[in-house]
This record gives sequence, C-alpha cells and structure tokens, in this order.
Amino acid sequence: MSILVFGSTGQVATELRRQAPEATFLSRADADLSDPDACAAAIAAHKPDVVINAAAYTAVDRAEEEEALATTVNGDAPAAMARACADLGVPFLHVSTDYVFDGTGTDPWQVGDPVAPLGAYGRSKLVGEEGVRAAGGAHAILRTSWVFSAHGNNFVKTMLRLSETRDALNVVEDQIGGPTPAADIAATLLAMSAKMRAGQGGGTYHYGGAPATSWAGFAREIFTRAGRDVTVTGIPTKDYPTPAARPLNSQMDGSTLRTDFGIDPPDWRAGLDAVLRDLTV
Ligand SMILES: NC(=O)C1=CN([C@@H]2O[C@H](COP(=O)(O)OP(=O)(O)OC[C@H]3O[C@@H](n4cnc5c(N)ncnc54)[C@H](OP(=O)(O)O)[C@@H]3O)[C@@H](O)[C@H]2O)C=CC1
Ligand SMILES: Cc1cn([C@H]2C[C@H](O)[C@@H](COP(=O)(O)OP(=O)(O)O[C@H]3O[C@@H](C)C(=O)[C@@H](O)[C@H]3O)O2)c(=O)[nH]c1=O
Repeated sequence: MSILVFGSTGQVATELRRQAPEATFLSRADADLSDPDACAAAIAAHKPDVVINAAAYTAVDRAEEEEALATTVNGDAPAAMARACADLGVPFLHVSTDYVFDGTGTDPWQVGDPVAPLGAYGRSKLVGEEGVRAAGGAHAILRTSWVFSAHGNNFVKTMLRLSETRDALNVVEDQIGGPTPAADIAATLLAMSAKMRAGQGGGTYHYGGAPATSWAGFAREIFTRAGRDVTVTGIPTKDYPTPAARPLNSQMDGSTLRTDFGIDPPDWRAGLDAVLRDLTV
C-alpha cells in the first residue's frame, strides 16, 4: 500500500515517519497548504493508495490574527486534497480537533454532537471537516486532542522548558480533556488506512487519551514522571487570559472508533513515559 502523507516535520508526521518509513512525506517545500491546488496536484501526480493529511496551522492564539491563512491551510487545502482523492478513488484520512466544540457540559463529546468553535483555529479546522465531507469520497476525519510528543511544540515540552527556570507554575484546572500521544495517533491512522483501503469504515471519529484530566493535572503528572520538583497551582481559566478561548470540556467519546476499527483510547500516562524517555536519549 503506497501512502502519501502531507506533513513531514510535525508531531504526528514525525511519528508516522518512524512507523511507516516507506511512505512518501511531503514537507512544506514539496506542497504548501496555503496553495490548495498544488496539494491536489501532488496527489494526482503521486497516485497513492491512501492519503493522510498530518499538516495544519496549529498556532491557536496566532490564528486569531491570521484567520484567513489558517482557513486556507486548515480548511481549503484539506478540501482540495479530499476532492483529489475522490477523483482518484482513494481514501483520505484527515486529522481534526476537539477545538471544534464549544466546551459546554461535562459529558464526553459524541461524534454527532453540535460543533461551535470558540476561536479562529477551531473555525478553520471545521471548514476543513466540512470540505472533506463535501468532497464525497471515502474519508475519515480523526478528531484528537492535546497532542504531545518528543518533537515540535507541545504542552509537555513547554512545561519541561519552564521547569528549567521556575519551581512553581500556575496552570488552568477547569479545562478538562484527554492528552494524546502523537505516536498513538500515527499508529491509529496507519491501522485505519489499511482497513479503509480494504473498503471498511469511514466518517468522523474521536481519539483522545484517557483518563480525562485538566491541564494542571497533566502538568503535575509531567513533573512527577520527569522527576522535576515544581509546584503546580491550579487556577481558573479567567486567571490565564489568552487571545483564543479554549473549550472547558474537551473530553471525547471514542466509541465509534472501537466499533468500526477496534481501536480504544490510549492511556496517555504510558505515552508520557515513552516521550520522557525519548527526550532523555
Ligand atoms: N497539536 C495538538 O495539540 C493537536 C493537533 N491536532 C491536529 O493534528 C494534526 C497534526 O498536528 P501536529 O502534528 O501537532 O502539528 P504540528 O504543529 O506539530 O505540525 C504542523 C505541521 O504542519 C506543517 N504545516 C503548517 N503550515 C503548513 C503549510 N502552509 N504548508 C505545508 N505544511 C504546513 C508544519 O510544517 P513546518 O514544519 O514547515 O511548519 C508541520 O509539519 C493537525 O491537523 C492538528 O490540527 C488536533 C488536536 C490537537
Ligand atoms: C504554558 C501555560 C499554559 N497554560 C494553559 C493555557 C491553555 O489553556 C492550556 C494549554 O495551553 P497550550 O497553548 O499549550 O495549548 P493549545 O495550543 O491550546 O493546545 C491545543 O492545540 C491545538 C492545536 C489543538 O488542536 C488542541 O487539541 C490543543 O492541544 O494551558 C497555563 O495555564 N499555564 C501555563 O504556564
């Protein structure tokens, strides 16, 4: 099975490269998502069996100032990719986010729950979801959350960096979600690719790490497991103002992924240990 991946340097793309080194990875220099037609042309030229889009505009706060660019990259480009895949008759796998939800309530979000993004990043990702569905081809949209790995920018690396100079941190305690190891997302995308190539599954799925925690709870676990002596004080969101609002409830129900693909939510604590080991070698 020949797999074409958009993205090369990001968290998920890096883990895909580790697990499927034989796949073809397109960097920004190979296919810039700010040029959706070029992305479609790349698919037509490569004629792969499956396409995975692991590239995205992920700067949540900066997106508030650059919504047009974020929408082209996260919305128009995946839509163009999905149309090119539909033309070729191959499945398209796309990664989306918990930030399409508004974070109300306390139950985990079901796949069919109403979406209402709070910020520009979430809106841009929603445009992508809608474009992928509208393309009409075989597709899977995998909504995940709070991604971390040893590569790129993420909360784990931010916390470890801050711990070099601080012995106490204030971290929001009223945003609840599921940290998700990029390595598990990559493995899930590859398993889904094989099944979708065989005509199984398709649609929108949720894949967030378990058990649910807060950012403060996640931070405490990072410092405990990394052996860093940092005191984490849990604070309400209103005491940590950011340009983009984040959902308070980001928990996602993964039952349809289990039904269609036999995949359960990953335990992020095991993934955290693996990332911490990765960072020390
Ligand atoms: N990070 C998270 O916490 C979460 C991420 N997601 C989703 O998961 C997916 C993967 O995210 P993640 O691995 O964390 O992403 P990263 O932020 O680690 O990497 C983003 C990747 O996208 C590439 N990229 C950005 N803009 C462009 C562009 N204009 N043209 C080509 N490539 C571009 C980057 O390339 P370059 O190195 O050249 O900038 C980089 O390879 C995305 O769809 C994201 O929305 C969902 C939930 C949570
Ligand atoms: C650094 C820091 C952050 N925070 C808060 C701010 C925010 O509410 C929360 C997480 O901050 P970050 O900016 O690291 O995370 P953020 O960029 O919002 O992460 C999101 O990225 C996008 C791409 C997604 O799709 C989401 O699933 C989610 O992972 O932690 C603190 O409370 N204290 C701190 O010292």
